Amino acid sequence: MKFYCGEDYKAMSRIAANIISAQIIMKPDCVLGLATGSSPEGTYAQLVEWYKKGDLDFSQVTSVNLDEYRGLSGDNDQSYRYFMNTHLFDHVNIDKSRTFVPNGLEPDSEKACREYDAVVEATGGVDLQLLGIGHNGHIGFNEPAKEFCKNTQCVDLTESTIEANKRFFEKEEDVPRQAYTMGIGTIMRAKKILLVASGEGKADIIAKAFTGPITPEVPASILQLHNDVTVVCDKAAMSKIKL
Ligand SMILES: N[C@@H]1[C@@H](O)[C@H](O)[C@@H](COP(=O)(O)O)O[C@@H]1O
Repeated sequence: MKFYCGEDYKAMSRIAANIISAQIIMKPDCVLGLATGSSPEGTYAQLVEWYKKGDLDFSQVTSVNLDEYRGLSGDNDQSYRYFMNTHLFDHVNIDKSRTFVPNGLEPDSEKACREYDAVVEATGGVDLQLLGIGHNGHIGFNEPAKEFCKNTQCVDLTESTIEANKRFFEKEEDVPRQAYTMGIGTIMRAKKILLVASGEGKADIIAKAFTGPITPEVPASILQLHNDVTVVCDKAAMSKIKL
């Protein structure tokens, strides 16, 4: 596992964007696993900036996103499809028909999950998976549980996740209570994993996930078993880790 520490959020975002750029340059038709949340926002902004300067080409890239709220359509401004369009896809030359996000509008959760597994499988596998991390160690929307879930699943969001994500919604009642998320098994099958975290609020969970015991109660801890993980933090998020 490699750790990189940027001075601040901007520096952390530049490091992460450099790693993604290197992936695209070395394999122009790569499959990127993408994430939402405030952690990767700066990374996407940096990628867009470099694309606009002519330094990056997304024309052959395929993307699969980690998760989507159940019940939200892609044009709902809180959906993860909307987030990806507005933060990245609308600003670069990616072919949108090759950008995939779970179908939040599919009411049959079993169908939504199996269809998304098939989508990920059809890409041939994720080359580089970008991840954020929740305060409780969730990755995607894989919340703390009794066991690691292999494939795409429909999850009930925990109170702490609802609490953390309510800042994006007008009222707490508007936060969806369920989401479709790629499973831990799928995340672990990515060839490379890049996890980004910033701010003091993430310091405890970064230390716990990467130096604590591997347990489904801290879903990100399983990343300790992956052979190509890069963790990019700012100073504050890295402050409690003793390597
Ligand atoms: N489903 C997403 C995760 O993929 C993300 O990692 C997490 C942390 O978000 P943030 O980066 O905003 O702290 O939030 C959400 O729950």
